[in-house]
Amino acid sequence: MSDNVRVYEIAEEAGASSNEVIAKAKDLGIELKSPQTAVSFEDAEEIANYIMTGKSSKLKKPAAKIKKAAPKTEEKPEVKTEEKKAIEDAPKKEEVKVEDNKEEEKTEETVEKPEEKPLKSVSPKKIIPKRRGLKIIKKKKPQEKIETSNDEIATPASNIKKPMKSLSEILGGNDLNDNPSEKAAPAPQSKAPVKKKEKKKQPAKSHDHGKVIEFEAKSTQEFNDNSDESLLGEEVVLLDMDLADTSKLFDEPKQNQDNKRQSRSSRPAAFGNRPQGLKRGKRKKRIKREVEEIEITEITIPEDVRVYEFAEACGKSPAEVITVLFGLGMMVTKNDFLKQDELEILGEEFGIEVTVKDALEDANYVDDYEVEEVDDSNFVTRPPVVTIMGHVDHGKTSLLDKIRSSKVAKGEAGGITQHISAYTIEQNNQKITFVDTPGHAAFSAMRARGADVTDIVIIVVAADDGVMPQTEEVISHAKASGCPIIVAVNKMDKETANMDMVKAQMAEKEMTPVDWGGDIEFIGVSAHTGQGIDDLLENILLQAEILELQADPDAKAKATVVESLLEKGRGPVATVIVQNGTLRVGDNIVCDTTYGRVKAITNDMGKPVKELGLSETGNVLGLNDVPVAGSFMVAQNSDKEAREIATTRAEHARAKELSKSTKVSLEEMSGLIAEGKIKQLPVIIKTDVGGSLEAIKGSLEKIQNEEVKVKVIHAGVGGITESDLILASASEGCIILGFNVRPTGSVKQKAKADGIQINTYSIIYDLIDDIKDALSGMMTAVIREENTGQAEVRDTFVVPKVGTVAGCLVTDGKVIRGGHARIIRDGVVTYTGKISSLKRFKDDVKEVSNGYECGIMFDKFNDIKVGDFIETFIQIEEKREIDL
Ligand SMILES: Nc1nc2c(ncn2[C@@H]2O[C@H](COP(=O)(O)OP(=O)(O)OP(=O)(O)O)[C@@H](O)[C@H]2O)c(=O)[nH]1
Repeated sequence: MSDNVRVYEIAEEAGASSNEVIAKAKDLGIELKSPQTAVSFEDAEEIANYIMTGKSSKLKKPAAKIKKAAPKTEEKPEVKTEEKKAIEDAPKKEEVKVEDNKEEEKTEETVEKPEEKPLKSVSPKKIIPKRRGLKIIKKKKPQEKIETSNDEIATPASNIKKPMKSLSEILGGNDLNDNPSEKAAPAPQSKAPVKKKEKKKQPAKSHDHGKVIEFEAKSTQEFNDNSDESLLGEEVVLLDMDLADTSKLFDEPKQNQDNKRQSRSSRPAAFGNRPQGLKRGKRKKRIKREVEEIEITEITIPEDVRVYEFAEACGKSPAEVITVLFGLGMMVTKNDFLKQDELEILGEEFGIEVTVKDALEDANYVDDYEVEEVDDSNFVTRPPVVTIMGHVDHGKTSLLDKIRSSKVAKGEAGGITQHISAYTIEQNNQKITFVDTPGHAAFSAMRARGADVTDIVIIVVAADDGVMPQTEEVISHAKASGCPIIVAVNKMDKETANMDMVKAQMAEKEMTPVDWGGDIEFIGVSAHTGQGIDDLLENILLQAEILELQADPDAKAKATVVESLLEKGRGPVATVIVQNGTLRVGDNIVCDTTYGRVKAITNDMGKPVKELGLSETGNVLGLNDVPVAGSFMVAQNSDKEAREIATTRAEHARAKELSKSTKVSLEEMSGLIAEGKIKQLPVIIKTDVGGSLEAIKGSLEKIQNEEVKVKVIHAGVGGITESDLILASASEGCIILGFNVRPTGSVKQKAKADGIQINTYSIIYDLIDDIKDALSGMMTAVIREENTGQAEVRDTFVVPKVGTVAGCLVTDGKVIRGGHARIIRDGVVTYTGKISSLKRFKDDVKEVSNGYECGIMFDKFNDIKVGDFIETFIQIEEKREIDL
C-alpha cells in the first residue's frame, strides 16, 4: 500500500491530461510539479474522483463526509434500483463468477485497505468506500434480497457507526437470508457512487465496488451476530465488481474480464478499484497469461543445442528433459549437448516438431559456391585427378617418379612417403594430376580423403609380392570412393614377377580383370624400366574421357587442400588441387576455419605462377593459419566475407569440440567409471605438415586397451614452442612428440630445466613403436605363480608364546623361508600366507629341499594339523606389452 502513483497515470485513469490533473490536485491542496510526480494512492484516488465527479472529500474535509452521507439516504432509492438490477442479475452472475477462483485474493486486498483508513480519517464512513471487490450474493431467493436491501438502506445511521469488518467477519456474517440487515454496514460506501451516479454512470464505478455487501445487510448488529455456521449450506460468491461492472458482465464480457484482472492488482483498493485499473499491474497479468496459453508445437534449434537451451525452446524445464532421457537410459546434465536421436525422442515425447537448423547455415561456403558459381554453360573438359594407392614398398613413389622423371623417394626419410603430395604431368598434350598417398596404414584416413578429390584410382601391386594386407585396405577405399579403378602391376621387370598371380588374387577380392571377363584394367608396368607407363597413362585418359570430367574455368576458384604445412618465413602453405574455376594471386580465400589473400602460388615444380587452372596443383601462400588437409578452399568476393565465414566456422568448431567433451552417454559413463583404472599417457604432437599430424594423431589414439591409452593434449603443425612446454608441464608425465620438427635453443634448454621429455622422430614407425613401449611400461605387470615345492605335516608342536610349529617332510621341490604357502587340508586350501620361520633342527635355514625334514611356522596362523599339506610358491611379475 505504500506504492505511489504518478501524475500521468492518474491522468490516464481519469481520461484527463497531466496538466489537468496537476490543476485539479491543486484545488484539493495537493501540490504536484510534473507528470512524473508521485502521489499516494489515497491522494491519487481523490484527484481522479475529483476530476471525474467534480467532487472530493478534500474540498470540504470532515463536513464533506457528513454531507456525502446525508444525500446518500436521499439518493438511496437510486442506489437501490441499481442494486436491484444487480440482484436480479445476481444468479446469472454467479455462474460466471464462480469460475474465477482468484476472486478470494481480491477480497483480502479489500479488507486490508479499509483497516488502514480509520487511522487517518476518523469517520468509518470514509473507510467503507475503500472496501471493494466483495459481492456476497446468496444463490437462492434473489427476490428476497431486494426487499431486505431496501430495508437496510433505511438504517444508514447504524451503518455509519459500524466499524470496518475483517474479511473473515464479512465472510462469516453474510447469510443474507437470516441477517440481511448486517449488509447495511457498508452503506456509507455508497456515498461516492451515489454522487457519481447523479452525474454519470462511468465514474461511479470506482465506488460501487463495495456496495453489494451494503445493500444486503440489514443492520450492523445482525452483521456482527452472524456466525460462520449460518453460511453452511449456502453458496457465497465473492465478486470483485461494482454494479456498473455487473451490467457489463453481460453486455461486454471482454471488458469485464479485464476488470477482473485489474482488481487482482496489488494496488491499493481505493485507486486500483477503478475499472480501468493501473497499467502496470494489468500488463503483468496479461503477459503471464499469454505465456501460459501458448502451446509450443514446433521449434527450430541449432544443431548443437544444450539440454537447458532445448528445454527453454520447448517451454519445459531442464528437469523434464533430463527425466525423459534418463528414463531411456541416457544420462545427461543440463549443460550437455543433445544428439540427433535424443532430439528426436524428446520431440516425440513432448509432441513438438523439432527442426534442426544448420549451425553453419550462414557459413556454408561450399554449398553456397555450388549454388552461386557452378554454371554448366561454361563447362569445359578438365584434366583427371588420379590417386595412386598401394601396399608399402610396392613402388608408388617410384612409379610417380618415373612418370614425372624425378626422384622424390630419395629425399624421403626412411624411404617412405610421409605425406600426400600432388603433381601434374602431361601425356599427349593432355594433363593428368597425380596424388601420391603414403603406404602406411596410419595414413588410411588421408587416403580416404585423397580419394575424395580423385577421379580415378590406381592401385599399385608389386608383381612379385601380390596382394598384401594394405592392398586389401586400398581396394576397400577405392571401391568406397566410387571412382574407376586401374590396377598397375609394378615391378614387371623382376624375374619373380607374376601377373597371373596378381590377377588371380585381385579377382578373389572382386577385382576381376577385363581379360577375365571383369571390368578392371590390369596394366603391367615397371617403375625402373618405364615399361607399360605410356599404356597406363593412355588408360587413364581413356577413363577420363568416359567420365566426361568438366568444370568452369571462369568461375571463382574452388580447390581442395591435399596437404598443408607451416613453413618458416613463408607461413602456412596449402597444397591444393583446383576443382573449379581459376585460383589467382590476390584472391580472397576461405578454407574452413582459415582465411586470407593469396600472396603467392608455386606450382608442383616449385616455380611461382600467377594462377592455377582446372585440376592443376600447387602451393598456396597467404592463409592466416594452417588449414586442415581435405578442406575446401573457395575464393570469396571480399576479405571481410572470407574472414566472417572462417570466424564463424572456427567458433562452431570450438563449440563442437566442447560438445564432444561434455557429451557422455550411459555407456560411456560406465566406461568412465571403470576408467579409474585407465592410465593415460599425455602427449603433445608437433609435426612439419598437416597430413602427418593427422595420421600420427589418429594412429596414437588407436593405441589403447582396457588399461592404458594415449591422451593427445595438443596437436599442431609447426616447431616445438615454449607454449608447448607450458602445456606439457601442466599435465603430469606429458611427452612432447616432434615429427620432422626439433626443439632449438631456449626451448631445448627450458625443456631440460623443467624436466619435460621431448622425443623427435623422422620415421613414423619409430614414433608409434616408442609410444607402444611407453604404454606397455605403464601397464600393470601380470603376477604369475610358480610352485616351488610341497611338504607334508607329520607332527605339530605348540611353543608357548610363539605359536604352533609344523614338523614337516618336504615331499616335492623345496620350501623357502619368507615364501608364500598354502595349507591344504583334505584337498581344500584352508590358509594362504607367508612362511615366517623355517628351521632344520634348531637352526634357521633359507630353504629345505625335497626329502628333508623341517619345522615351519606361519605368520599369525597356528591352526595346523597333522596330515595337512603345505604348498609353497613364488610370485613372478611379468611385464605386459600393448597388443595391437
Ligand atoms: N625392380 C623394381 N623395383 C622397384 C620398382 N618400383 C619400385 N621398386 C623398388 O621398390 C622399393 C619401394 O619403392 P617405393 O617407390 O618407395 O614404394 P612406395 O610404394 O612408394 O613405398 P612407400 O613410400 O613406403 O609407401 C624401392 O626400393 C624401389 O627401388 C620396379 O618397377 N622394379
